[in-house]
Amino acid sequence: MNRLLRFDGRVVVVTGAGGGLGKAYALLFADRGASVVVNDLGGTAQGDGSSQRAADSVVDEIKRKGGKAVPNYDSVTEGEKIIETAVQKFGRIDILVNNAGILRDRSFVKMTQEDWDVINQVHVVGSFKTAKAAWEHFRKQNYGRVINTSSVAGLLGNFGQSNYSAAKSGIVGFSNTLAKEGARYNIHTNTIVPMAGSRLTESVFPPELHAALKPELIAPVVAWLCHEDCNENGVVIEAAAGFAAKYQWQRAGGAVLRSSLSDDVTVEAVRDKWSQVTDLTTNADYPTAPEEAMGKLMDALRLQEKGLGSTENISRANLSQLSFPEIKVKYNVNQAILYALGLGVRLTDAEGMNYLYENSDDFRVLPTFPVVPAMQCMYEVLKFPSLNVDFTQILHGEQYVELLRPLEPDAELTLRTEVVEVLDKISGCVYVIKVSGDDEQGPVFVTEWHAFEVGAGKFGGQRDTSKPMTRPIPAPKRSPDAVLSFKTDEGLAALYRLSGDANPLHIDPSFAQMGGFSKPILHGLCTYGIAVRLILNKYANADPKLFRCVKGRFSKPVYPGQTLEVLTWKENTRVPFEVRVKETGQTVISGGYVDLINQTSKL
Ligand SMILES: CCCCCCC[C@@H](O)CC(=O)SCCNC(=O)CCNC(=O)[C@H](O)C(C)(C)COP(=O)(O)OP(=O)(O)OC[C@H]1O[C@@H](n2cnc3c(N)ncnc32)[C@H](O)[C@@H]1OP(=O)(O)O
Repeated sequence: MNRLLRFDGRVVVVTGAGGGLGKAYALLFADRGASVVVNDLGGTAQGDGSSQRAADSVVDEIKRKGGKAVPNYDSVTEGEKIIETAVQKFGRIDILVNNAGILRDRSFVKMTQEDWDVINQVHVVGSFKTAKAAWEHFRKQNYGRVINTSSVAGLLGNFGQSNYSAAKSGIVGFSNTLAKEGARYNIHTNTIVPMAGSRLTESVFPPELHAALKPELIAPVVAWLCHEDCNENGVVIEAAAGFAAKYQWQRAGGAVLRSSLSDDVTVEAVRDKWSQVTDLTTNADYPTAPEEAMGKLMDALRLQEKGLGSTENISRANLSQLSFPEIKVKYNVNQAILYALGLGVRLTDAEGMNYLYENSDDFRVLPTFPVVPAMQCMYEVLKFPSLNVDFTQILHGEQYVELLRPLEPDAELTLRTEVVEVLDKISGCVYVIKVSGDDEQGPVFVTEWHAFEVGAGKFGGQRDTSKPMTRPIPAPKRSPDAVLSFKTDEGLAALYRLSGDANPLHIDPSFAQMGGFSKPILHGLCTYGIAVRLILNKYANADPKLFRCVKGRFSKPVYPGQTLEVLTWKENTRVPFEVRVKETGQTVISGGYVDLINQTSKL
């Protein structure tokens, strides 16, 4: 972790390296062992004149410190000559930092064609020329790093900079395409959005701010993006004043503007849907490639084909026709530990340290943990506006969790949500929702959720399932092989709700009363996770690697403080189970089973 990131053997071209940002980049790369081509035409900030002094003095400074550098004085519009210098003097080119730039700021009313053209030449054509000349070298050696330079003016616009904004915005699109074309040759292209106190900004910023925006605070961000350990490709990173952050495109959930393919889109429909078109808070997504962007359009077409174009037409009866966007979510050991605490794991338990201390010899994530990140997908569905779900009446009905691989202690997950069907049970409706998750290595879990909305039946839907899905199984007729006991504590729901389900039903007495309960009830998933944990302890040496899947139906609520008794039967690799409350004798999870892999029987 503390290994110094070096560039020994790498050859770097930095354009516009005679001062400001480019100079800071060149000095840092040289200091970390790279051979550097210090390019600078030596012109003014407006792009007039030329001089060798700027590049020479940076080369001298690098050499004085024992580094390797050569100057180059060509304009970036002749980028091939700059790359040629690297190849001639150092024999190769690994990293290209397109930094050179000039300004011709004028309000648009005063902007001339020449102001426009010269800015385009230096920024856009210049970046193209150098990248084009370096590209064949990168492809042949299957390695290359390109940094192109944009600006907040390019991303957001800025008064007096229409020429510069257009060029800097063009550079973002250019970079993103190079990133896609270069990926299979291990050529990574990223965009830096710096804000530095350089000669370009001297006239724009007040002197104190100018001094605080030191280029040296940005250079390490560029160096990291160019290092072989950095896997980023196609990102836009803003860096300034000791701060760095990624920018990305966000697209609103949007609106379908007509009900069916045979309808026209009217101006009035656009007006009426405008708040949805521009609402970035509901179902927004972050496409990074045209294929991803197309997904939502195809969904919209599908809805129009079925005459469901208007989201007001979405009801329980046709909810399964709707596509929900993928969600990306990260988790880490903290969430895994908090989840274990919420399931009553304590340090005094035999396996406690393994679930509660990330540095223990055998840190483990409980196998039912996927319900924590996946819970938000459930709320995305149930919150769908035209459903008007009454959350005081939502109860967890059934749950299935299948692990395809043991869970990592931390990961970034891509979650996919599918409404399988909504069943009409007359006394209520059951939303059957599948959420699958992939981590960086591929598919990792599949879950199936049944949410019971009391009082929302009789909508004309079908009562029984038409799709193959997981079902509870009847418990064996014989007496249980083992009964595993666990006393929940009064505060357990308050702790469990920190694991992705803050439903007030589990903490707020008045909300619980609206749902028809005398006091807040325990999360179904808490009872469920405890049962699986006890079964794993009993039949699988507390080893999550031996877990395959679990299913169970919540048949009665549990109140925090009650004692759970998990009735288990051992049938080869399957452990059928039921959970009952000791104090009342009521079954609270029925039809349950845990499937194990190569379980070690303790019977
Ligand atoms: C996905 C979840 C994410 C959403 C976010 C919120 C999550 C959490 O915050 C909420 C919770 O954790 S709630 C706590 C855990 N759950 C519970 O306590 C529910 C306990 N179950 C009940 O009360 C009843 O079974 C009850 C009320 C569910 C049903 O009882 P009745 O209305 O009396 O139904 P009944 O007459 O027995 O059966 C009618 C039909 O419904 C089916 N059914 C029954 N229980 C079901 C259940 N639990 N899940 C799915 N389907 C169920 C029956 O099979 C029957 O169908 P059919 O008529 O076709 O035979």
